[in-house]
Amino acid sequence: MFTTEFLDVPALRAVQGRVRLPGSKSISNRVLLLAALSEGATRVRGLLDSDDTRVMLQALAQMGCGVRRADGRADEVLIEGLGGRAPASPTRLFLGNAGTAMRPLTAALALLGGEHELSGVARMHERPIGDLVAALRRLGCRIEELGQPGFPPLRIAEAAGVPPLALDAPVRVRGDVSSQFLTALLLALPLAAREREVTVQVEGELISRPYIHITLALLERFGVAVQRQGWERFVIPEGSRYQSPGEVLVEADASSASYFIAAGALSAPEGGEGLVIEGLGLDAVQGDIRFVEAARLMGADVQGGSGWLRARRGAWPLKAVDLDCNHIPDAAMTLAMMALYADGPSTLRNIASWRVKETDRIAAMTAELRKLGAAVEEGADFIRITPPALAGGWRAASICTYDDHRMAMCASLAAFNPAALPVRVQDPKCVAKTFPDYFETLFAAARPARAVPVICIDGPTASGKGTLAAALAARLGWHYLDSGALYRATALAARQAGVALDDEAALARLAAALPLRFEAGRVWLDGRDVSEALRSEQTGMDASALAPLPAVRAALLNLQRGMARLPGLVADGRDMGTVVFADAPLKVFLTASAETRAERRYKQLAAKGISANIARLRDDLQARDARDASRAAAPLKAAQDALALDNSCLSIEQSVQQVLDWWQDRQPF
Ligand SMILES: Nc1ncnc2c1ncn2[C@@H]1O[C@H](COP(=O)(O)OP(=O)(O)O)[C@@H](O)[C@H]1O
Ligand SMILES: Nc1ccn([C@@H]2O[C@H](COP(=O)(O)OP(=O)(O)O)[C@@H](O)[C@H]2O)c(=O)n1
Repeated sequence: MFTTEFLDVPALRAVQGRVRLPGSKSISNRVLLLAALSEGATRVRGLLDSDDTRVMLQALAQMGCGVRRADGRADEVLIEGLGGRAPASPTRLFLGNAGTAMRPLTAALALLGGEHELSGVARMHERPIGDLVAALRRLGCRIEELGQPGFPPLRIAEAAGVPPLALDAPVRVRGDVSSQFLTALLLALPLAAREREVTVQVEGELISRPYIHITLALLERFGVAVQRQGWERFVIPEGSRYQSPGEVLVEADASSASYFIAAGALSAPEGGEGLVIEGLGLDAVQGDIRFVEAARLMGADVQGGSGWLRARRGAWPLKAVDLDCNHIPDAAMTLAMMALYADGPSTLRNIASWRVKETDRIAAMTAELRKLGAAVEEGADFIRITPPALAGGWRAASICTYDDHRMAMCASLAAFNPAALPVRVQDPKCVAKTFPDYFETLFAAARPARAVPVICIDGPTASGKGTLAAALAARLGWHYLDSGALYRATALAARQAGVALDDEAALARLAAALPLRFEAGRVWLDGRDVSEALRSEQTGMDASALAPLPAVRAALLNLQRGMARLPGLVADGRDMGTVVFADAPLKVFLTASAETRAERRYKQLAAKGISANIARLRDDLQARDARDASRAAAPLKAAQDALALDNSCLSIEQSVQQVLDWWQDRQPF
């Protein structure tokens, strides 16, 4: 996951290959709660591992359910259900921004009894729950609103057990604000239907019906067959009891799939085969699978079977649409992004529920699409988007994401713009809600429209290149190449294999097939952790001795260039800017006085408990500088277009900030 302040998504041209998506959020949290209310243990596979499921699991554990993660697997958990037992009480449950946890847990705990406090993040306390609270109160449950009336936080105050419930008349609930109220009641009321039939009556036009469809399908998996009469009445038969089905496989998330279907449709046709999405097919139970129909209306070419979909470009430009999106409220946001590539204005209607989601999504989408160059009109329950006029109408934008995972994922689709402009996504970690590795998944399948951006940091030994480059990579969310490590690893491999440091052909063969792996800040050579051995002074001298050999340098060239992957690379060494990434958009030549560098190296060694002589260190590094600078092949020197940075009197943070400022100066936003 990208935890950086912002993520610059370079302009993208195409997506290809295969992607596997995380489990559906709606199914994951429903299944977890059902498993918790059931008799017996349930193994849940394909579970979404995200903020929303984590708060649900935490709450279930606090309630006294058995919650056990499968060893080393974030997508599998074993739940031991309460099966008629009372929950632990009192509890204080923190539910983040997860509506799919807050609503059903409120209803379930009100019917299970006990004392419980349910709260969330500030935004959760602005998301309505009054209609559900009213329905539960009419039943006889004791619930208090601790903040604003109609909103969490809530307190369920039933220390003496559940009061008698008024079940003779149908349980009434509004269906026109959020279908999650009805889902919450449908999940909870079977707890009260052991000895009598329970009827739920919906008031107002029920929105987001597909989510109710999921709820009913899952209730059936757990042994409760609700009779549906139209979309107004739902009857839970007498004698209903939750029974674990033993194992449940969660479908991949259909709303998450929408971004990849859209990316396939926006993709330059060169890929041919398009993008294959695994774990979800045209037969999915999730309502958002109907996004496929909407995408096809806009011209996308989407094929599929059971458990797979394939998306690629069909009509181009896409066709403008005027659509009622009530049946796909979440995935409809993706249509708003596709509308930027259409042949005229598109209108998405019946989307009032956008206003009460993670943020006011109509307002947010309007503001952000305007930044990209679109003309946007918003109404209480619609949005109309007129795309930017031709490529020249697009603007490079820094997109705000409002702590809304869907705003962040949508923003990335602007990167397919015909002007090949990058897109800045603020606070990319908000995707954690449903798809923590969204950007990684996108980048693995995407082809950039232009060369992947590279920042080069070259300079003499101990000038702080590695420190600076690694810090820059962390701040930008980019990959990091320590090119010196490749020369050092070749030297180490040569010593181990008994190859002389002047045997150019043998060294080149070694370098071309280095069994090297970088992982979590450690370096592995042929399965052995060589991180320490690599950094020794001896290895540095050996590396400097074999580095002048042209065949060795040539053998390492492709390996280094292959490290330039989306979303960007920071590379440090001697010839990053002059040879390896000669077209890089930012090159820095980092220096510090020989005294400063010797002192830094001395401290570095002392920290590792290695004693050294500072004067010797200075002589050694000057000798190494001289050899690196005087060799014929790719000598140590500043590229013509490099910016010089002498950090003798700068702190690490000051150096990092200077280079970030230089990088920002080159950005269009
Ligand atoms: N700007 C700086 N100010 C002070 N110390 C620094 C600075 N940059 C790096 N250092 C320290 O100098 C030492 C050598 O840095 P390193 O990144 O290993 O250099 P290089 O990769 O150029 O050989 C490290 O201990 C590092 O913490
Ligand atoms: N791009 C590079 C990187 C390192 N090297 C060689 O590899 C040696 C070790 O590089 P390094 O970057 O790990 O060295 P330090 O600057 O950390 O001491 C250098 O002295 C160079 O001779 C190179 O020739 N080209």
